[in-house]
Amino acid sequence: MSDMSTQLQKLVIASGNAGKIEEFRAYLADLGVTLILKPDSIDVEETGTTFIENAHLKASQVAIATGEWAIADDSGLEVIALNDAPGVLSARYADTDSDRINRVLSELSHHSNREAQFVCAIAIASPDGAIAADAIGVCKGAIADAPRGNHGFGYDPIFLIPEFQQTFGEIPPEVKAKISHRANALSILRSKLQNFVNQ
Ligand SMILES: O=P(O)(O)OP(=O)(O)OP(=O)(O)OC[C@H]1O[C@@H](n2cnc3c(O)ncnc32)[C@H](O)[C@@H]1O
Ligand SMILES: [Mg+2]
Repeated sequence: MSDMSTQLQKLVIASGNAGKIEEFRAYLADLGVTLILKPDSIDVEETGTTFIENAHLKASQVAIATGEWAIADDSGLEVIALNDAPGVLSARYADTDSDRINRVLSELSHHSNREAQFVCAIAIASPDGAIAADAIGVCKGAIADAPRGNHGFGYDPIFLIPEFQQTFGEIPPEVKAKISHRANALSILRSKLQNFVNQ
């Protein structure tokens, strides 16, 4: 296993999603590494059937292509009454965020069970493409009747947190940063990174 404490100075965020990138920047600000963006020219095909497989593919391929450490996130929405759809196909469910939201709302209109969860798999790869650590986080909630709020990105305006009776579109980003699937995955990943750094 590589020695992360000496090698992890630069980290490529292996994502093309501006919303995710913004959250990564906020969540990793104290890590003491320089975060860099993935060049647009590197586009990884998400051929995996699970979030973790796709996170591994994105982290490994971007690490190899850039010759740097890379962190990738594969995430999505699982709606119980839709047999966990859209799941790994969350980004491919329709062409735009609002079309994706409308598709979920229309498919769910015949169902009374509106339970859902966000899932986030995160992987970090060393420059040779080897996966150094990974983690999965979830965040349980429900699908709102209609989009609410302008915070966040993607499915956030219809993802209701029962405890707050607000969607991630309405909840301030600093609160989402404490309870989200991405925050949960990152906190597990960070405890694994800590093990490397302290050795
Ligand atoms: O693969 P990269 O380049 O990282 O960007 P992407 O947007 O394609 O990301 P995914 O393949 O992981 O697909 C995730 C989908 O789930 C949505 N999503 C993920 N996390 C979310 C969050 O915290 N809030 C709202 N929607 C989210 C996101 O908008 C995408 O439609
Ligand atoms: Mg994607």
